[in-house]
Formats: sequence, structure tokens, C-alpha cells
Amino acid sequence: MKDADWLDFCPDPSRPVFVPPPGAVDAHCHVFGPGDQFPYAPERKYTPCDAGKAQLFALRDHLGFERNVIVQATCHGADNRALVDALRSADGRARGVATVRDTVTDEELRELHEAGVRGVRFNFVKRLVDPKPDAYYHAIIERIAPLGWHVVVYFEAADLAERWDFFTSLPTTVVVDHMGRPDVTQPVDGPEFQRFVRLMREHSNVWSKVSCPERLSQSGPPTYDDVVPFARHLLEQFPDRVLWGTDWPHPNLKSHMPDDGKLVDFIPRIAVTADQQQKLLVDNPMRLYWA
Ligand SMILES: O=C(O)/C=C(\C=C(/O)C(=O)O)C(=O)O
Repeated sequence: MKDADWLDFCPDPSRPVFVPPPGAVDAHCHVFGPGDQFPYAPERKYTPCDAGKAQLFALRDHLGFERNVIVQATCHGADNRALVDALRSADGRARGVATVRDTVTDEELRELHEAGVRGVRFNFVKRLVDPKPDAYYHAIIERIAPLGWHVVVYFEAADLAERWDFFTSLPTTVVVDHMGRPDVTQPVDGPEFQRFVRLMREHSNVWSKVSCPERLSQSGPPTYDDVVPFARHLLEQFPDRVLWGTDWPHPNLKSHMPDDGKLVDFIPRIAVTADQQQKLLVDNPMRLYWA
């Protein structure tokens, strides 16, 4: 049973006006259950609605995308069965980012890789996951680096200073979810966001997803104007190290549920040239996930 205050994903997203370039990749989305087939983790901090692979792939086609990168959501913990099932059903058109524990076996890693997993996710958002010592994550890094996998990290902007040494110690590509969740009421050239820009400028292995205006905006829907300068800055500064995703089915939104078609129409407001759109939606995700 989903949480009482859970907002379901938009049942009838509009057809975007913006047409993504051929081969476009939704590089941040999830599958939830269905719970009767893929039970949610006992340690989860929320219980979502079911949102399965068939609905994800139908949305992909509706929005004009070609591929998905499916990211393990914390409601499934380190049980990647729903993710693996979706990857195996995608006919090579999906890759995955899993959650594993430091006790993961070589056989489990091999099975995940064969299904299409190419990274692990470390979630530092305290409302989602109880924090673990750095040694836990370093132990996982030692296991996954030989596979050529990368690390996706999700954290609040306020945590970056404290975790700077850990993030800059990682030997793999590091992909940051949602621009490190900046406080968009602060200026783009203010100290908080410039700390994140410095992370990317000083560490060429660090990438960012320029996704989730619906999570970050204080000015709100439908245009999320206050998020535009932050995403546009990263696209201008680091056009080869950015990714975009719908974040469907949009876990833990409380104020509103976006129309996914409108989220796609947000793309040309931040990636303003065809070259930026090609890199953001095709070249960068293909290099990272389908090389
Ligand atoms: O899906 C997102 O990117 C954001 C959220 C949730 C998760 O990532 C998750 O549960 O794995 C969130 O902010 O609640």
C-alpha cells in the first residue's frame, strides 16, 4: 500500500513540442515494483505506487526517446530484481544503475553486468537512506571499478563541503544527480553553487544530471524559471559531462506532479543549441552507458 500522501505519476502526459534528436536517452528514471512481483525493501523510507517497466517504456516512446538509464530507487534497497527484469525486457535499449552492499558477490555483479548494469548509486540524502561510513562505499568501489562501472551520487547541496574529500577521492566517473540539489533561491554565482561548479571544473571525472526542475524550483510549475540559470550554466561550462532524465515516476514529490511532456519541453530552455541537445541527450549518455 502506497504512502497516504503519495502523488502518482501523470497518467496522460502531453506530447512534447520539443522533438528529441534521434537516439535520445532518458538517463534518469526508475521502476517501482509492481510490489506483488518485486516487493519493496523492508528498510525503505517510503512506499510508492507501482510503476512498472511497461509503463516506463510506453512513456519513452510517447516522449520521443530511444533508450533509458534506469536507476535503482531506494524503495527497493539493494534488491535489484525489478531493475534487472526491466533491463532484460528492453532489448538492449536500457542500461541500469544498481544499489549493492559491500557484501555483494562476484556472481551477483556478473549477473548485474550481463543484464546491462553499468554503475552503482550511493544515496546520501538522509531522508532516503541512513548514512554509512566511507569505508563501506570504498569497499564497493573496489569491487565495481574493475567492471568499468561508474558511481552515481545523490546528495543535498549542504552536504557537499562535508563530503568533498570523499567525492574527490573516487577513482571512477562520478555522476551527480540533479546538480547536487542546489538551493535555487541563492545566486548561480553564489558560494553554494560555485562550490559544485568548482567540483566539476577541478575534477574532469565528475558529471552532472541537469534534471528535476520540479524538485528544485521555488518559483514552481509550469515553467520552473528559477532552475534555468543553474542548468544552463552547467551546460555552457561542461557540455560533454551532462545528462538529462525525466525522473519518472517522480518519487516523493509533494507539491505537484509534473506532466512529463512539459519536462521534455523544458530541455530547449536549458540546452539552447542543437549541439548542446545532441551532447546532452545522445552523445554523453551513449559514451557512458553504451560504449
Ligand atoms: O528519484 C529521485 O531522483 C529523487 C528521489 C528519490 C530517489 O532517488 C530514490 O528513492 O532512490 C527523492 O528525492 O526522493
